[in-house]
Amino acid sequence: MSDAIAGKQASVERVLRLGPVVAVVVVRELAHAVPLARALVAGGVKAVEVTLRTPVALDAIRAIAAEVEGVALGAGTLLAPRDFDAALAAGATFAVSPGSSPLLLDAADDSALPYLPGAATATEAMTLAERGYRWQKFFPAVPAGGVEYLKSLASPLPGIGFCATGGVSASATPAWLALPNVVAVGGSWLTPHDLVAAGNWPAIAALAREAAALR
Ligand SMILES: O=C[C@H](O)COP(=O)(O)O
Ligand SMILES: CC(=O)C(=O)O
Repeated sequence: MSDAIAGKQASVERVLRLGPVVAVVVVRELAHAVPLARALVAGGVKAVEVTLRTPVALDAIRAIAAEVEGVALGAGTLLAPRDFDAALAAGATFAVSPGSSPLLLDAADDSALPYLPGAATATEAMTLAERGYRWQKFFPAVPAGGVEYLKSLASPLPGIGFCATGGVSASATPAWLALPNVVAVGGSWLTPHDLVAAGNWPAIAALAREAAALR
């Protein structure tokens, strides 16, 4: 593994150890970005991944990076090599994607952004490990096989730690966190669309508080 990847992976590990849950966020209106991130941080969730799934996502990252203290701000849903430069320029401090591809991994090698790539099978996880990725996102966690599936990878692939994401809920989080190869989970349940649309930041802070206390 190159020293550069090892250093970036150490940064990924630090992000995943900030708390039990990474908030995965879809920002549809730019005006929601800052109060949403502030509500998550106020509730104790310090790792926030803004997915590049909406036209305002990069501006949302820019606004949060400029205005919100105490947040580890990631860009999610990176699908193309150019997304690394765009996410870094906007102020993201880590990058996430649902899977990976040779082109994305080459772009990650060339980028300063720490990268959390997705894997859903033993082969994908092993292929990423060959390129230096000890920290990976298990996605989509529940449809891909759930807790039992990931548990069965722990013994044969002891060097890989996962952030389980995709279909994970607050009530299921303790079972994921109990696995030896899970360091955190990710989820969008902290930011339901109706609460965001209504600007109900206290309710989102309460969901974040509940998530931050999960063990
Ligand atoms: O990171 C990806 C997902 O969109 C989060 O999954 P979820 O909405 O099932 O929590
Ligand atoms: C699903 C996922 O990993 C992402 O949107 O980044």
